[in-house]
Amino acid sequence: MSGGIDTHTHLQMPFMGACSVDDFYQGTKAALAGGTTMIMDFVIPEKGESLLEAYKKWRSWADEKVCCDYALHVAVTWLGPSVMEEMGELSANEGVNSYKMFMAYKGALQLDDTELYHAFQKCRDLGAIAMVHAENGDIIAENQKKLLAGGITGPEGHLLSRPEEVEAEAVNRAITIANQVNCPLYIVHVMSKSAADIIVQKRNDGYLVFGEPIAASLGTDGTHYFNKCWRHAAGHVLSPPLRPDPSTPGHLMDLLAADGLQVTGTDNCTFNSNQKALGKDDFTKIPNGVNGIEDRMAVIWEKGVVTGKMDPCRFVAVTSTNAAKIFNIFPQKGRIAVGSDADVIVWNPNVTRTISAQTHHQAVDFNIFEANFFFFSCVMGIYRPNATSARRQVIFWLFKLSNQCIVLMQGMECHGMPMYVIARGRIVVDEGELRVCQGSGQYVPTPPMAPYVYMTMRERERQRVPPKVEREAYEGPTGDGIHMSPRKDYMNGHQGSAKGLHEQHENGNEQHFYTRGPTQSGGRNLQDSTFSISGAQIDDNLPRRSGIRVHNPPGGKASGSFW
Ligand SMILES: NC(=O)NCCC(=O)O
Ligand SMILES: [Zn+2]
Repeated sequence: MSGGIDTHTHLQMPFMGACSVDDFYQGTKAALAGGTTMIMDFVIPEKGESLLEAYKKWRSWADEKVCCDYALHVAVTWLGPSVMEEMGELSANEGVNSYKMFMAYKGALQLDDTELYHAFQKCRDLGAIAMVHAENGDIIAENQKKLLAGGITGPEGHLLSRPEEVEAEAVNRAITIANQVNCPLYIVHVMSKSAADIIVQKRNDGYLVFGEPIAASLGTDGTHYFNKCWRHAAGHVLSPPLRPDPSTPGHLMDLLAADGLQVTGTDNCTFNSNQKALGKDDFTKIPNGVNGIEDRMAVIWEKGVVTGKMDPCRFVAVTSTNAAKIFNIFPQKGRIAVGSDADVIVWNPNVTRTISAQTHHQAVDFNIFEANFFFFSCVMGIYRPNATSARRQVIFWLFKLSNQCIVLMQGMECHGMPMYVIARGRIVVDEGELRVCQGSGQYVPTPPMAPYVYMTMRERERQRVPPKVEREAYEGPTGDGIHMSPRKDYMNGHQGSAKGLHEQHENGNEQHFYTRGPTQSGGRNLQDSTFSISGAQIDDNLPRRSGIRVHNPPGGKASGSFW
């Protein structure tokens, strides 16, 4: 098969007061061990930092260490004329065709909707792909404060502060904003059923959006945040979080098989126990990130092919070919053919392997696919592991955590692993033996205007010319005779307003009943209401009659006045 392409990694990334422990050497070595022959990492400039400088920094870190080929996405973490200019330069000269915007991490990486709009517009102009981390950062920030104030400081707070709807809302908003400027959109790390369902629904409606579930969201779930072991729970902290609904991985895999979702990455961003412990008293300080770079291919094979949800051809599409097409490096990558790079894996579906942090090639001391912990109170008696299959190789470690509790750990068993891996023609895994060479990987430029993405977009754009109505010029009176409010216009922030925002009566009293702006022509917005929660009425200031006798009201006469 074609070598895997991991679309989403964060190797040696400085983040949340720590630096991810899998660097460009260890991370790419582990990638190759698992059958991934190319990774796509993210340049994340600090607010105010030059995008070009950050890009060069990432290149210098990666070039000397990578064992496999790599490309770079660049994050847009702030906006300004220089950022726009540098995006142009990166796309024209440095082979960057994808920019990632964060809708979360308020006060740090997050962009607001106007900024997203402009960033997406720039991507569209460049023929690049806009990527988003879709979570509502404003809501998360408020939820975090509330949870901490309520005494929830552990890793479960991470999940509770970022519920599924907070991801789904942002996915919907990002797609809506991108559509205003005809920008193709790529949603990174799809973690929940509802977020994925929105992508599917929008794709069915014709929106150009791609969804990337990751090994973590396909292979495990968020029940682990409630684990009694702090390290275990914190080991699963990433954003958006894994979802506690155990049917989530299966649902995401179904969509991946049916092309509702298209590509897979890992968001590999690994932190050791001591680094995770930065948040031991406050879940908002736990460095976000999990492993996956080594196990992605095996996990997707196990949960997708072994279960019969997808065939090996679809497996190649979602682990390699679709990524190559979206990021415009097909057929150099993602294909076995004359002229393509010799990135090839020979997969043996008949061997089994149990995932474990003890045997993986990553630097990190934890593995989320080895995280089936069972807790037993000593008083409940002795645990007898009930192996479901004779072939099953199960490794158990017993830890006496306290007088009350014993923990047993069991790794995920995977059927299938690469026996041979060839990266750009070099045999790097030979009968399961890893033989990598530091610095032998190459930077792969990703040119803009991927036909797979932009062919349809350009055509749609051509057909979507706004329907301007040609009219005779308006000849009637303008403005004169209309009472203008001396106050600021709610909509435009300048003096004077269209009638309807505030009504002014002959007695000079201003009325503030309309909560919505006027229509474009200045009329009252019919969606508005004169209902006031205080019970006030629009005509409260008018002189009142004590009552109005209605002589022949509908429904019959009343004996007295009723207003
Ligand atoms: N995802 C995550 O938890 N860590 C890496 C940074 C990011 O992609 O948000
Ligand atoms: Zn990420």
